[in-house]
Amino acid sequence: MQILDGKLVSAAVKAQLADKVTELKALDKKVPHLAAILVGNNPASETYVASKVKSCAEIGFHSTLLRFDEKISEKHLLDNITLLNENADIDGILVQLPLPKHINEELVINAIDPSKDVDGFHPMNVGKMVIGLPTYIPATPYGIMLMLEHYNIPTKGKHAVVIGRSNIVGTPMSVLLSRNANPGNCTVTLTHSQTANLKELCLQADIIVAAIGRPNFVTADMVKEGAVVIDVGINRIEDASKKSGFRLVGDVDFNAVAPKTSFITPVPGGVGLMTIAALLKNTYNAASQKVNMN
Ligand SMILES: Nc1nc2c(c(=O)[nH]1)N[C@@H](CN(C=O)c1ccc(C(=O)N[C@@H](CCC(=O)O)C(=O)O)cc1)CN2
Repeated sequence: MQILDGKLVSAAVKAQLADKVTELKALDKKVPHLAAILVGNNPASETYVASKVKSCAEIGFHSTLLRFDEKISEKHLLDNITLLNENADIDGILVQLPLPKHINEELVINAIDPSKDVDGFHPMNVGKMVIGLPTYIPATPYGIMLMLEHYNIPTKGKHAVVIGRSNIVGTPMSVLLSRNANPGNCTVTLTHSQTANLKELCLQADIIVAAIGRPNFVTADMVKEGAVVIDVGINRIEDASKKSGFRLVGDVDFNAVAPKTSFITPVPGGVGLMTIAALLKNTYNAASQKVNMN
């Protein structure tokens, strides 16, 4: 069993981007500028956005963080997105999800200029991804593809079972794994809460991507010997022994499942870190106006 190390791979991606920024600066060219919008005080969202801003600084990108109160009106939020769309200095825009219940997430995502939509959530970019045109790929599935590529994990002809059909992870993951590329060329089964025979399907899987948001959902009896297991879950479990008061647990029962696998991602230290690295790559591409998937 080998651990797929998100810390190592994300550091490699960031180092490549930092080199590109050095080149841009040497040529006196503009460096990429990411704008992040954070609404409210969700502690997990605070952590993720802080990490995005910090990562930008580490590699020499500019970033602007716009923080709004939980009670911000939908209109005020949309007006601010319009300002960012019109601001030529901003290359990429992201709105951290989830948003408070009174705000229509779909409306907000649709308001972002598709050419600055570095999360790849805008319907235009989703459509392009589905038909294989160059576009921004949502950061978590993109990060997973970068990880598979880094470790040269064979995917051609393999059966991949994706657990979870969210717009952010499960659905785009199924598209990327099935397309005619490397990594890719998998036969994909996209499963969800209504899938009747999930255990049976998982036992046939060469690759499992768990993105269901339920702690320890994938157990050892669901995993075939030698499978590749990618854990997207980041569940906060109360733990009084921790300074933070919680510990992070994935969607996979890591200790029981790991010995059966050929490769597995840990939580923390796996897919989450790749999400940030992939977002930075999308931001670089946005700034260079040449959107691509590599
Ligand atoms: N606008 C977006 N919102 C959300 C996205 C997204 O891609 N765009 N994805 C998730 C959250 N997410 C990114 O925003 C994200 C999740 C996890 C991590 C991460 O670094 N995880 C670390 C642990 C961090 C911790 O201590 O909590 C790890 O797994 O090692 C980064 C980004 C939902 N919203």
